[in-house]
Amino acid sequence: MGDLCAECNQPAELKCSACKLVSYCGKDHQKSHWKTHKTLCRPFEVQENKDIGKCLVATRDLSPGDVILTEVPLVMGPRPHMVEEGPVPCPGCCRLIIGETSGRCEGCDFPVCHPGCPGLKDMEKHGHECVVLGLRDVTAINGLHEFYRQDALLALRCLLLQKRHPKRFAQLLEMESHMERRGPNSDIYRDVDERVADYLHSNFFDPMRILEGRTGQKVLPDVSRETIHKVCGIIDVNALEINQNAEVSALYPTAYLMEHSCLSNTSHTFDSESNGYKITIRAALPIKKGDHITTMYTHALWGTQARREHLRETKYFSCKCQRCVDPTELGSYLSALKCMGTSDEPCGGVQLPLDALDDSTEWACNQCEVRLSNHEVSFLVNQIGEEVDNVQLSNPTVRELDALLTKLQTFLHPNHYHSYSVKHSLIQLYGYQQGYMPSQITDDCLVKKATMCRELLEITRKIDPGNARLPLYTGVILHELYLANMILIKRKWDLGMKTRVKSIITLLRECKKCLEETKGVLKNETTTPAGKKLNDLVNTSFKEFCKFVERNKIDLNREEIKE
Ligand SMILES: C[S@@+](CC[C@H](N)C(=O)[O-])C[C@H]1O[C@@H](n2cnc3c(N)ncnc32)[C@H](O)[C@@H]1O
Repeated sequence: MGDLCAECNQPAELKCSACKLVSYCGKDHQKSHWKTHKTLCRPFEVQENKDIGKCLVATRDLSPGDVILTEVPLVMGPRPHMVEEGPVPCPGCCRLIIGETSGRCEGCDFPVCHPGCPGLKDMEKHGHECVVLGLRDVTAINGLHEFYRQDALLALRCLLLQKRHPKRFAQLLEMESHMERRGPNSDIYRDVDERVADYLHSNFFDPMRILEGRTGQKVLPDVSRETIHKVCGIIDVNALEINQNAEVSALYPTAYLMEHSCLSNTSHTFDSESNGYKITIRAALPIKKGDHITTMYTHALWGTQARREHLRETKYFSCKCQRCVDPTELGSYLSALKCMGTSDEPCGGVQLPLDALDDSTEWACNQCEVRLSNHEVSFLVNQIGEEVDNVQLSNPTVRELDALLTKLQTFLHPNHYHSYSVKHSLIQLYGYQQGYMPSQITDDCLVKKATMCRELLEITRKIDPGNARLPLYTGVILHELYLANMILIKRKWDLGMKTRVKSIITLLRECKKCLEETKGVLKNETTTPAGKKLNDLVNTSFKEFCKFVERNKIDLNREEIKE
């Protein structure tokens, strides 16, 4: 007998996509049964561990793509990073606006995208805070950025939970804040004190207390400095960033429990259509029962020392994951240097850290006796990093980036993360920049571009095998490889070389594989503007590819054409 619907006992075809344990006859019954099912559905449990605190552990085997968790945030708001100039987020929708010239909120005078922005009246967004922000009855003409500090709004929204959603506030206060590392003598304490606590108190909470005295009614019970510092710690340690056309940070009731790994086994997407930035977490790699469910708090394309330093400074722990412990970073060589040897000639070896978890480790060559101090390596890598950043920010030409790459390759392993970043930019200039347009670019440059794409793919697959963190990077590389191959193929075809060039079929097969793989890699990237754009490009390319193959009656399954 087939499965029966959990709601009506009739034959059922549909299964709960998260736990796959319950069946339904249709969407309606799945929806009505959710109240009963939701407490049983989740494929994980919360455990506690002395090294990492609370964490999520799988209670059954999960396959890539399986949904682990879907939930809406406890609170969301503009990302709390201070800006001294330039665009600021609208408190209604968090989209970036030019505060100096934008409209103003009718309730509190904060710069907004439009006075009719729906988020301004939404009590889960600006609606509630507007009442407090409106207590200041002066407006600013100059010094806009100090006067309207959007970076303090998320903390204010957290504090406001105590009035409208006391349970959520209690849940929030359960989160790790690492106050032991953010004490009164720390830089972060001074920063939060000035940027958030002083600002909120002098501008809004002081008038609020006067109002409370007059009316005898408490607007907000606890706005102590201690609580403000704790809330800011909680935001810094636990908030997730949402990049959907806007600068949003949000705190989730369960998702925050995912621990960090530089080889994370989940990916997450945000559904901006739902009112409140629903998050969906999926398995990106096979996860076995008992495995920890992990995400990545830092940048996948940074080397081990940079990632570990970032995690220590912002999340207050030293990462000891599989990738951090391995001097080759899972065989990617993302931090490796070329050994310059003892004489003038490089010895052909590779410099790697002797102990990747020791921040002052010596580096040693795998071929000769040369050793480098960690200081020497950091100095070199930082200097190169500055140069790469400067060139990347200057809207470089292909020639400039090519020259930079040649220079980098004197000192760095070809897979080094600085070279990766330059190559990733280059593949997006070959074929697009004047002098390198599809009609102008030489065959040699196309072959070079395709080779770079293959090198980048090999590295990306090692550090992000489940496309958990770099789907857009990978999607771009695969699509650019397709484009480079396709120009080469069409040129050869037009020259009438179709019966002689054996590589054409091989290249066409690679094109097809690239497009199919890109579709898979981007399947969850439909909510971000960049993801949507790339998905559209790939769909167009797929149509063009199929047309080319059909028009020329090419059988991709036949034996390679022999030269
Ligand atoms: C977002 S919270 C995760 C939940 C947290 N473990 C708790 O008990 O509330 C981030 C904090 O968890 C801990 N943590 C997360 N991943 C870790 C890891 N790989 N190693 C050590 N500590 C980790 C650190 O204290 C970090 O600041």
